[in-house]
Amino acid sequence: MLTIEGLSRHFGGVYALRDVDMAVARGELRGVIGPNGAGKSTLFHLIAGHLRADHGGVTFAGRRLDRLPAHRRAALGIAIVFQEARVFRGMTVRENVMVGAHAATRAGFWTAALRLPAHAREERLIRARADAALARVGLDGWADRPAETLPLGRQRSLQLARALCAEPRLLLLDEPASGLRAAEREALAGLIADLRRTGLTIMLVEHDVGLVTRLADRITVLDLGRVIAEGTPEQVRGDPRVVAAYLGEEAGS
Ligand SMILES: Nc1ncnc2c1ncn2[C@@H]1O[C@H](COP(=O)(O)OP(=O)(O)OP(=O)(O)O)[C@@H](O)[C@H]1O
Repeated sequence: MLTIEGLSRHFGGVYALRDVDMAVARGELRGVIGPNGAGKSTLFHLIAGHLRADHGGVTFAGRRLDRLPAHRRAALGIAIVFQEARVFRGMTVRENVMVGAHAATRAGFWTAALRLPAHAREERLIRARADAALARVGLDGWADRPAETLPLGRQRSLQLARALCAEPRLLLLDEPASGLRAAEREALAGLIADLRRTGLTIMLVEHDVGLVTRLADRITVLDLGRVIAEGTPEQVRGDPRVVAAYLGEEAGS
């Protein structure tokens, strides 16, 4: 489904990502872990097209993405839920989700924002898709509430619904559990597991290694921009290089 070859990106003198190879199978849930600054977010931004690579490339569903801007990659089925993503205040839960679909449609965000007449039919379609996405994350009873009144755990579900509304084939989740309380984390983990069971390919960056270990089929470990280990959660957990990388982080912080 996704093949990454020799992917590199530097900022100034620092390699955020260096010579990364990775292959993610269709329907797989791939965990990506590593200490702070390991390059996890950079990897996601390179896949989604928000950053350009210095070297190497990304192939998605048989297609080279390297020259495609982010919106073309979104149209091909790549959705990203950003770290620290926010809900739009002053909009309902449903409207928040509809923005996700507008971003991926031909008419686009501005046509939607300006409410042009050509947009009316598409609007109904998108509303139906938004409601389906809300149902998928268990927010169907919340559609008409102001988004900012949702508890944080439900706001994360809303961000997931927004991504799902574009009907992606690959979902990139950048630290979806950060800042959540234990019960909210559990609910989110259940939701991600449900999405995986529907056949969606998911990549999950998360500092909560326990959560990744429970959810992922395979885990890739990054450190200082390089892949230092990859395998099943059991294989990765026992890998001395992984233990050393995390011990290094603890000693340094
Ligand atoms: N836009 C940027 N400009 C300069 N340096 C950057 C930029 N983005 C990332 N970096 C650097 O690249 C390296 C990798 O950063 P990245 O955010 O990808 O790591 P990360 O694994 O996601 O970290 P964290 O777990 O702390 O979010 C870090 O050294 C970071 O400071």
